[in-house]
Amino acid sequence: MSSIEYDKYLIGVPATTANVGPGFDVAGIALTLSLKLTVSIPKQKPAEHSLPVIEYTGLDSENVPLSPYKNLLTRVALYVLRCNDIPTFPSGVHILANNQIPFGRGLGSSGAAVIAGVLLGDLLGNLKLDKSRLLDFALMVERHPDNVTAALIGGFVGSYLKELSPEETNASQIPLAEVLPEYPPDAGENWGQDPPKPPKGIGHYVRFGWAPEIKAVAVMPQFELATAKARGVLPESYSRKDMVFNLQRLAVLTTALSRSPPDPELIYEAMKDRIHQPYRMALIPGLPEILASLTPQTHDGLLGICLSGAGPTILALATHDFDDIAKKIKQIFSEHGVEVAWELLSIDERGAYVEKLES
Ligand SMILES: Nc1ncnc2c1ncn2[C@@H]1O[C@H](COP(=O)(O)OP(=O)(O)O)[C@@H](O)[C@H]1O
Ligand SMILES: N[C@@H](CCOP(=O)(O)O)C(=O)O
Repeated sequence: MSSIEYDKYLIGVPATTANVGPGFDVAGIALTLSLKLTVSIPKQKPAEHSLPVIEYTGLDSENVPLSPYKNLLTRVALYVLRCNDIPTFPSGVHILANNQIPFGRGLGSSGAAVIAGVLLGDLLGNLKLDKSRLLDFALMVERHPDNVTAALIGGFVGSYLKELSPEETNASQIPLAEVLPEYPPDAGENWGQDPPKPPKGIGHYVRFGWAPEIKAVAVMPQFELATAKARGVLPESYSRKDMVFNLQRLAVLTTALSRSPPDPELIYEAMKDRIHQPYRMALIPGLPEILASLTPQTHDGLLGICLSGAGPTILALATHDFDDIAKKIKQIFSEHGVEVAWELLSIDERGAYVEKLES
């Protein structure tokens, strides 16, 4: 990178905790861990075309593929570029990723990577897409809106997917392998078929309030659970009783978390769930005991407790005595032979951003 001059940008995307108990595929909270990309783009087009060079630092960086045709960030970016009639990456780009979000733990690492990839595509193509269109692209990859919307917008967010026309439904359900093919390295720019463009305005959201004294204790088991696997154990349909149970709680929770001082009795009950956690118990040793044994009565400061995203991380919302709460969860996990790390996190109000850096 010696004599070439570069424009440099920083892309930042927060981690997220999805569901928050009853809000399966609906609610998400952006948290203060992040994925950051420092992107260097040559000011002048280099004489010879070269693919982006990717480097990683931080968590879980050892096994990430560094080929831009295999790496999730750049595959998503290339999808955005190709949908906007730009057949390949600009030449001579350098991407340095610094990751604080552990992979496969239910803290939205893939959602953050997808949002970072969409913002990268937007930046490399100088597309200036608005938030709604950025979200459309992210939803073609991630498909459930809770993590990606909270990561893009920041804060505590509720989202739904628009009902689509039959043609749009077909377009949005195209297999992921066609949206994000693992491009053959020797394909040049002859990719064959055009990628499926996302229908417009798929995702809609609203930001809820958040009482500033509420913090998130994230207790992270030291094993990965792929979201796809944790979705695979869920049933296709639910009883009316269980749906009403969740809807009642979610309706209360969205406002209860915005009230100062927060009401532990109300929030604790409102964070219960019957549509995903019961089915995921078998994948996470200790989960039933953890959910049953920490309450606002046993632990002063605790507001509510649930699985973070698809797990295996446990999310405890609390106002104080964070150490005691984490210690108890750690103890139960350890009785089941599971090692953990834990962090005290705050809500990230900013959401994803792109900043120009001094060159
Ligand atoms: N920063 C990243 N760069 C490249 N790939 C990533 C990144 N973050 C996550 N991934 C991919 O996403 C996978 C985890 O996704 P997933 O199973 O949905 O778990 P999570 O709950 O962490 O989102 C990782 O194993 C990795 O393949
Ligand atoms: N609603 C999804 C959320 C998955 O979140 P992740 O952080 O585990 O990817 C689900 O529960 O499957």
